[in-house]
Amino acid sequence: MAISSLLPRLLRRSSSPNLQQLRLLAAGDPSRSFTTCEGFRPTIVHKRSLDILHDPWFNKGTSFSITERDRLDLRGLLPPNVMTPQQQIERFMLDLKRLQVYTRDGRSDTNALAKWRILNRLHDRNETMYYKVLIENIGEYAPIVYTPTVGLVCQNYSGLYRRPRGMYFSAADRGEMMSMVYNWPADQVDMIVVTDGSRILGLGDLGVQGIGISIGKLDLYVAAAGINPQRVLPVMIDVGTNNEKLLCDPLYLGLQEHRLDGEDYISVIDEFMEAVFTRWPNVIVQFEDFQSKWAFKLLQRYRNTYRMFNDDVQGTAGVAIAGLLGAVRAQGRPMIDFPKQKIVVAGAGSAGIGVLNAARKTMARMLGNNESAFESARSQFWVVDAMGLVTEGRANIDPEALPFARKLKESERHGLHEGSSLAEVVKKVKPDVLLGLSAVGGLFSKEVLEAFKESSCTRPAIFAMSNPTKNAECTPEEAFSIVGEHIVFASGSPFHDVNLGNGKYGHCNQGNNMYLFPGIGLGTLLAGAREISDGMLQAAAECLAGYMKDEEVLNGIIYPSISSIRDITKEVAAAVVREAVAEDLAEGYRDMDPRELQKLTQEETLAYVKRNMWDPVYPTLVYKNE
Ligand SMILES: NC(=O)c1ccc[n+]([C@@H]2O[C@H](COP(=O)([O-])OP(=O)(O)OC[C@H]3O[C@@H](n4cnc5c(N)ncnc54)[C@H](O)[C@@H]3O)[C@@H](O)[C@H]2O)c1
Ligand SMILES: O=C(O)C[C@H](O)C(=O)O
Ligand SMILES: [Mg+2]
Repeated sequence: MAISSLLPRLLRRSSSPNLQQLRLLAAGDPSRSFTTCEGFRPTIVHKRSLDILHDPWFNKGTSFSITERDRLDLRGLLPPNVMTPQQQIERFMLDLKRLQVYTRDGRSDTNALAKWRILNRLHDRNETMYYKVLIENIGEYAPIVYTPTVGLVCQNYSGLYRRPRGMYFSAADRGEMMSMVYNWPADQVDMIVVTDGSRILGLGDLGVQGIGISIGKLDLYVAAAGINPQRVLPVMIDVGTNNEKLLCDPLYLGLQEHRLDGEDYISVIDEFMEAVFTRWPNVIVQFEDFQSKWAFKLLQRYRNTYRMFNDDVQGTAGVAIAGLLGAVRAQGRPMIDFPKQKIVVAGAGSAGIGVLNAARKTMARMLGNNESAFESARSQFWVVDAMGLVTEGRANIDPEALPFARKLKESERHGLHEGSSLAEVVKKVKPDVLLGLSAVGGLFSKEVLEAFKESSCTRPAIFAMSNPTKNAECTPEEAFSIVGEHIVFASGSPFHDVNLGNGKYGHCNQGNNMYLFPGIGLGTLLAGAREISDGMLQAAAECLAGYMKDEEVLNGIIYPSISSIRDITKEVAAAVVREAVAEDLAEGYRDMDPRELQKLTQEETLAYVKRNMWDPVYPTLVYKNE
């Protein structure tokens, strides 16, 4: 069928800004073509009939038009009434919302898992519609497909598993990965999120079940960054598990052997990296939820060779920096006062150390960016881990934590010693900020929060950043009621604002790396950056910090609301593109070459990013025999 005969139907359906282009085309303007607009370029498919209905990439369900039903041999395979995409969503939402009513009195966990199941089934049959539901209701469903429910999903993955999603590489596949990558059907992959399942959120080693976190992160890549869902690939590298329960669970889906370690482990990850970059040289790989023992080593090993980053180390650091700068502004002070903040960090793992390094560098830059500035910034931090206050007196200290170990004399001057408890440290240091990345739920106990009440700061800030919800170091209710209404509060998983009982609400910010990783990935992709530099990550963090207006920050709102995640992601991506260009790392993307990228103004960069974000719109399908 000629394309021009499809146009009237398309034009009726569309409210896109590219309508004018299509009208010109319909009127026979030969200088215009479909190829300028992804959403309207017909998609060539090599399958028909039930094969189309069973393919979530192409399926439109009841939305297939009559002409498409004819063209694709679908007549008689669908109920006769053609639905608009909006009607389809209304029908789906009715079902989803019905569940909410019926299970209102049930345990909220069960409710959330049931919602995840319904959404996942939609994803299995119609990806476009799934992402439309997610994007239009991101505030409601991010907590289902992402933190916190994704944690529960990973814990129960054996039972929830229906259709495979993503790829699995196991220790048993050594020597085969280079050919295995060709089993994936897409010739282009833009974004991979890979985990080895060794530290899923604050839930520990979940082995192969950790694939859920790669899937959840990529859902946000599509919803927030507009990465085309046909070009994302969740990956699980199964090198065994040290979770004894899983090792003897007869229904466990992964390798039932202890984790590989040392050179054996590295050789598996090396082989995986080589394989995916051989097939998709421009792919970006996000490392997610690797135990800290490997997170830093792998980051150092690959970051100058491949387009990769570690979200827990680098994404979290940027989000924390933006929040910490917001907390300074919330005190009515300029950001440049950040180096005066005293910060107690509970947790010195991949996330905690990532935040500490970035915060120290940010302070040093503000103090003159020299060695003495870097040295003096160190004294602003007090780090407490599972063994208490970290000092130079600790035997076998973790090399990553060593730069933040307090000198023994200095500690004694504050009445502290190696291993002092968190409550003691907070009592003696009277910090401006208490930041938790410990994975220990309730760590900011009544005693710790009472001690924090004595903070010398006019507006102290609490970041209870551990995930999922039950691992948060404290709840916002506890924080506002014990420390006071004047605090700034952020948590890694979403909580509701707190009714303070006097007509006022205590705002609960969500301090989660979801505000950065989608923009870091998208910006890197659209710049065609060779690697992901510290400068690009810094630009992303600064963009997030600057996103909030003064009046919001003064009201304790230091992070955007999840409903604006697509907008903030676009801004972050543009900042990353510009920094990549400035650092001469950009090699261009598709028909945008590096010289053209260089010429773009800030506004034009934003428009370039927006133009390249995928929207969940059904393309017209045209069948072609292979
Ligand atoms: N909000 C976010 O965006 C975000 C990002 C990354 C990680 N996280 C969360 O941070 C947590 C930690 O992640 P990680 O990768 O650093 O884990 P990790 O296992 O590498 O590190 C945990 C750290 O906490 C310390 N710790 C344990 N018990 C403690 C105690 N009682 N007091 C003080 N410290 C204690 C450990 O010694 C270790 O240093 C997880 O819950 C994860 O979900 C949140
Ligand atoms: O996954 C999240 O919600 C944030 C972070 O990456 C984490 O590991 O907790
Ligand atoms: Mg993570």
